[in-house]
Amino acid sequence: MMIENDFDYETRHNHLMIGGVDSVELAHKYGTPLVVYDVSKIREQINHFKSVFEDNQVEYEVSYASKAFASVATYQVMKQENCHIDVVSGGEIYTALQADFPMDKVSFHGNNKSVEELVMAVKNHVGVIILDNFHEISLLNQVLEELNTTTNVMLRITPGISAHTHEYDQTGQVDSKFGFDVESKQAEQALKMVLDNPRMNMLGIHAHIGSQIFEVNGFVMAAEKLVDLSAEWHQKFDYQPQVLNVGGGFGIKYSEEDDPIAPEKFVDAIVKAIKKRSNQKGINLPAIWIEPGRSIIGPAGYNLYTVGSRKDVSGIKSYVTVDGGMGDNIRPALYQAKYEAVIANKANDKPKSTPVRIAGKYCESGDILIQNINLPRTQPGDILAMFATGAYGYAMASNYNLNLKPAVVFVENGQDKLVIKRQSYEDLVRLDLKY
Ligand SMILES: Cc1ncc(COP(=O)(O)O)c(C=O)c1O
Ligand SMILES: N[C@@H](CCCC[NH3+])C(=O)O
Repeated sequence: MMIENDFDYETRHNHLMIGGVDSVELAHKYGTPLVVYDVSKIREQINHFKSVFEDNQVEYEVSYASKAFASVATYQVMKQENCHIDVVSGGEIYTALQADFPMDKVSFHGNNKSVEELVMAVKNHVGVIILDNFHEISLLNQVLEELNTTTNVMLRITPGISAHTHEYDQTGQVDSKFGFDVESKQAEQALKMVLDNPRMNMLGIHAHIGSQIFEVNGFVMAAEKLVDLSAEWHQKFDYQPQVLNVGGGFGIKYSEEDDPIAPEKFVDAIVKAIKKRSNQKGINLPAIWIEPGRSIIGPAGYNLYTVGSRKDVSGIKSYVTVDGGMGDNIRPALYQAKYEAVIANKANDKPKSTPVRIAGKYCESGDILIQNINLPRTQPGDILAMFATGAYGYAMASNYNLNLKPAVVFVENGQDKLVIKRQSYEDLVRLDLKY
């Protein structure tokens, strides 16, 4: 049976189904808190993105921003889907290597890459290093000289666009820690340095205006700025970027307050804007790369928790506490992010009219996963399933209070597979040394 609410979900015997698997059975088999990914949703979204490019007949790459959720299994799926990936640390490069991910399909980002990370990237032949600042240009030059080799680079520019999203999720405004500013000609200066450097092959330009954005406008403006800059550089330096990388940031639905357009519609608008502007400016149509993280992985993820204690504060609120919280999903505490959930073992039961608050088990009053939600009457042992937790959830997990990081399971075509084990107490003290 398919339930129509803000999230469409399938149920069987009153249980929430994920990817053809009973979520309550998953919770009992692997324990909770548990992160479950419906892999078919990941593949589907990638294919939606690809179709838009193909319909518009442009050269493209879909580069998964793996910071949203990086694991060996995730990189394996990206390899199967023939995607590029964007990595931002030695740890993500290492993990991609463990997955045998093809390094030529890797973009290396970051606003303070270390020499060790640059060496690792260059030695492993990553496809492109996305330069973020002048210090990095000189570090990379040293690394390339020492290793006597060359690499592809792109310049990350700050287009001077403030996206409408949480302040912590804005990156494209002039006052941003990321990238070369266009306005003050930092970007132009960086371009000259790279063009003069025989060890750096300047592939293109990159801009990322922020994350969880709902309006198309900002993306279109940033895309047009990239084309304008390309045209300007073509005229001034006889150099035209082969690639325009427009970043990610396409917003997804977390709660009933969100009403985003389909992620691929952002891309369609961007591609059309780049085609039109390139034509107007009389420059060759570049290849267009996107770097979505959240929109690929977010809606595919579900967090399962077991309900424990309950506290009713007379006439004010009822707190229903689960066995996870800010350690496996910091987003509500960090960004006041809203989520929706169901009781997975009572998935078709009518919710009560009085809302409850879902609290986590961490020693912080701010550890509230959902402020207000109408659920059927809960009891200890019920399984709470939160929707759309796949991006920046496990990826930002911590061991606060020395709670264990959850296990992660992939489901597809009715099969489930453990892809990250639950941490053990031994794991917690593995790096500790006695004093
Ligand atoms: C450079 C860059 N590319 C891509 C992304 C992915 O963003 P999102 O997960 O919102 O698609 C980010 C994160 O904001 C980013 O910093
Ligand atoms: N972690 C943020 C997004 C940051 C995107 C990375 N630049 C979130 O959960 O919304």
